Amino acid sequence: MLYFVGLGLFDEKDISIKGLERIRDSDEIFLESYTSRLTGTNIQKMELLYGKKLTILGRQDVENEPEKILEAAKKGDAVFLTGGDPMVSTTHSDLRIRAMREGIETAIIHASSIQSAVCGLSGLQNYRFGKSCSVPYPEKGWFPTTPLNTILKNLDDNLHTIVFLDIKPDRFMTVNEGIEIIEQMAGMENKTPPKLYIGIARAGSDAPAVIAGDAEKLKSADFGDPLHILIVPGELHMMEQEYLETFAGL
Ligand SMILES: C[S@@+](CC[C@H](N)C(=O)[O-])C[C@H]1O[C@@H](n2cnc3c(N)ncnc32)[C@H](O)[C@@H]1O
Repeated sequence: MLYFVGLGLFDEKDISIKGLERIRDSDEIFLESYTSRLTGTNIQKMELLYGKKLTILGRQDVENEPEKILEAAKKGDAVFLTGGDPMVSTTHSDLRIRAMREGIETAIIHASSIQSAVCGLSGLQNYRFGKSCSVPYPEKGWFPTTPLNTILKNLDDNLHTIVFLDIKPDRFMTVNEGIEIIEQMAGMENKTPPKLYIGIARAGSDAPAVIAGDAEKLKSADFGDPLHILIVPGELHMMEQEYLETFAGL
């Protein structure tokens, strides 16, 4: 059997009791390390609390060579751990379909997700979000502007946009860098960049940072340690405005 278990948002204690019990009762535990990260902990602390050794997997291991996971799930019970909820803004539905096709039973144990945490932290209504997008670090000869177009389309439709920020093995994109890159995209496309942003850092921790304002204010704000995420809001409802004024310095 293959269990997809969500780890929640910040440290080793964000997992559900169901998820923890599943780990303790299973034979092999894999930790996917590239779609999100628990920045409030480390592998040693996780292994200590969970009572199991973790096998760390990169994108290549999961997307191109998933045989190791599937074999473990054929022989016994395997757990596949993911930051946040295992099926939100990941490509893991692909692995679940593959398991199903190979006759492996699967189940999902959900956990808190950044997708819903941003609503509580920013006060933006969950039903007012449009399509989300991800901003990658530009590389030589590769500077996609699709994220900007997603944001502008949502603004046209008066919807909010969640902007996921890139995670690399050795660095995490900051809110400041994300806005800088979005402005460069706008320059390249000769379009007007968004006027208002909300930056959030360390959702799920005891001290998350939540700051709303224009690009200049947010580019010079200190959001502190990762992970960071950005929201471009549509026109604010009265209650959303009041919430941001109360909790995010708007
Ligand atoms: C691709 S999404 C994966 C979402 C995850 N499966 C979930 O349900 O939370 C990962 C991105 O969300 C943002 N993120 C995830 N957890 C976060 C946290 N605790 N605080 C701030 N941003 C976070 C970061 O921008 C990160 O690059």
